[in-house]
Amino acid sequence: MTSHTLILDEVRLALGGRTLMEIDAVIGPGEVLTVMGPSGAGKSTLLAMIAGFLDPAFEARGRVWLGAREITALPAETRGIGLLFQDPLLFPHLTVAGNLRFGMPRGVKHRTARIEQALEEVGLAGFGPRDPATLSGGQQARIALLRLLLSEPAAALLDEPFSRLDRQLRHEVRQLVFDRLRRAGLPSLLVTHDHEDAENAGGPVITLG
Ligand SMILES: Nc1ncnc2c1ncn2[C@@H]1O[C@H](COP(=O)(O)OP(=O)(O)OP(=O)(O)O)[C@@H](O)[C@H]1O
Repeated sequence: MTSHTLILDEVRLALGGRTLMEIDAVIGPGEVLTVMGPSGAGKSTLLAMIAGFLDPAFEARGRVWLGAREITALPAETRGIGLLFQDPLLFPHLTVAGNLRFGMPRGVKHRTARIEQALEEVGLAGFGPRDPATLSGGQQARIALLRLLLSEPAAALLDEPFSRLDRQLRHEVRQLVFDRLRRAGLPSLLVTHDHEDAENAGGPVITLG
């Protein structure tokens, strides 16, 4: 998909009539918006709303746009949103290559070559046939990033994606993730508790009350 601007137009999330959060934001192609805030502020809920799997217990107002396309009410699988979580969530029954092939859009040519090239670019040449369980945490995080990129989303949502990694690895993976999201021109929304994540993201920061 081509990259666009992700627009959160007066989004408001409530639970049992109590407002959890209100947000109004425009995230340009290649920009990372960081949302920080205390536990329970509704950060993960916001990502679920944008991605299309909000629990019906919540009340949601406002609209979400990807460029000129309103996605607020579309089924999750048609929204063109890529996700990265704390857990890399690799499919354990597939090889590394199988995980990367999984999300690739129909009609993409030279899949095997593209997968091999993607692995090489992150220093994991030849890892295609490996069982994901045999990979280190940092290697799994890289595969989760590649799976997102190869699925060619129009925007990316990141929910504490580095919090399981130790300090050194966190630094490396973070640079790689932000660099690749920027190069792919994706508007991205990062949710984190970590000020270094926010600084390294290099974009605007919204702190929830
Ligand atoms: N399915 C649900 N049904 C009812 N309440 C929920 C549900 N999921 C989450 N909540 C509540 O909604 C609020 C927001 O939760 P959410 O996970 O979005 O917060 P968060 O800001 O991401 O927190 P954290 O930083 O701890 O991940 C919390 O008070 C939580 O207990």
